[in-house]
Amino acid sequence: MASKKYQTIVVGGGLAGMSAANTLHNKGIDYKVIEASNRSGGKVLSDRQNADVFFELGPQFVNKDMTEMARLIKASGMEIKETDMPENAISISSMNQEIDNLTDFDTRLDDWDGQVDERLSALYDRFFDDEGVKKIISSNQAELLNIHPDHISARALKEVNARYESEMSDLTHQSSGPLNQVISYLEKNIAGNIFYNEPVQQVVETNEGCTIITGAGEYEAASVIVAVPPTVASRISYSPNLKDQYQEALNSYTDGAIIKASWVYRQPFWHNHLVNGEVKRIQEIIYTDPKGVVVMDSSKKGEEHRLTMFIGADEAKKLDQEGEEHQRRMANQLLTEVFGDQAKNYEAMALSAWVNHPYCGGGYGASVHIGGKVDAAETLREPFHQFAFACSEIAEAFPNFMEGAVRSGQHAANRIAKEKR
Ligand SMILES: Cc1cc2nc3c(=O)[nH]c(=O)nc-3n(C[C@H](O)[C@H](O)[C@H](O)COP(=O)(O)OP(=O)(O)OC[C@H]3O[C@@H](n4cnc5c(N)ncnc54)[C@H](O)[C@@H]3O)c2cc1C
Repeated sequence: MASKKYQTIVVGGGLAGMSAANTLHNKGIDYKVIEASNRSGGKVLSDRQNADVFFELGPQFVNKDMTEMARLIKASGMEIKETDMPENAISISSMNQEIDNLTDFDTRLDDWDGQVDERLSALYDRFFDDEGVKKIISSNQAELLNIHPDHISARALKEVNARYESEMSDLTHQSSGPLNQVISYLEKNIAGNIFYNEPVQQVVETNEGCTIITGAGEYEAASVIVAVPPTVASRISYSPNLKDQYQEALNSYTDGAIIKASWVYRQPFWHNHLVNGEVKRIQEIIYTDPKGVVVMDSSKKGEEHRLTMFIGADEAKKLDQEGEEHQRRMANQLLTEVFGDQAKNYEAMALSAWVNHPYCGGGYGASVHIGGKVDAAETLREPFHQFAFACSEIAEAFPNFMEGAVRSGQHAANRIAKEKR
């Protein structure tokens, strides 16, 4: 069933796809978005539990250098609010010991020459003598990357870190309202141009452009932007010329895995916590057993008190087998281990698992595995004829963040518009 020919088809309605579509819309280019699921937003997913409380089940934090996200939050009728992170607040381990060397790893990775690629875990052994420090750093990185450090290419991580164009932590600000509103704003501009529930299975480049095949039918377009994460894109089938160009780069990625739990409390008991006999305010807890678990104070200044736990990598994969009830119990148990029974008195809680998601991949995003192409993002960023990829992972700036997804979508749309037949 061949249907109408469009100028551009965007595959995927996450932030990258929606930003690409809005850019095409503003340029007056005829386009359609084809989305696999029944909603747009991809990993952006807000959960409003009642009139006062909402949770972000996916992304939450931005900083002021993430200018496109800041612009979208404002355009959606919200503002950027500061996260409550006073200078005197400290990081502790789950053994209740203060930690102050968390940024050491990033500094050493920056200084590392990276001539020969290595597994990330090999660098911990080289950079740190102290077994305790090594455990903390490797647990923290397992949360940040959502992937066991044995599987990660250290050179590729160094390259990804270099694309984080900010001196500021990514945690400094948040949107005043649910990020779903950003998606609604992007949707409003392109109303009627999104087809839902149509996973794209195949993209074939022809002399006239591209044929896009879904379970429901075929679309013809002069150009295509595939705006899905690289691991998910690797499961779409491509004509031989596109395969030659991109398959090795797509196969260079491996998915993360993350479970996110958030709690709202009436009393911020972590503001007065005893560490070695002294009362301290806790900003962050890093667990070493299980590895890859981090809790942070995610409250916005002047608003209700919140804690958020991220359970990453192997532990997330293990818990994903168990179902949500068990995951909630485990998250509550881990918090109680540090703060005691007061952690049980929460007013609201939300939990979400991003593990092996059929359309969003897993974790915050995908990373280049050991043995993968270190420059895979560069390959995927470069359009081929009238075909382009977009997704956060390959963004020139802020990869694996919402900002990267938005900029990557805009970049792909601008390149396709420039090379329009
Ligand atoms: C728990 C969690 C916390 C995070 N925290 C933060 C944070 O605090 N700050 C931050 O900036 N970022 C954060 N991130 C990362 C951020 O969410 C992502 O970088 C960003 O949303 C990725 O957008 P994307 O459009 O590239 O991909 P996605 O959001 O994965 O969108 C891909 C879209 O393509 C669709 N699709 C897939 N396959 C097909 C197909 N075959 N056919 C048609 N459609 C298809 C999917 O359904 C989806 O809509 C977090 C992520 C998670 C999961």
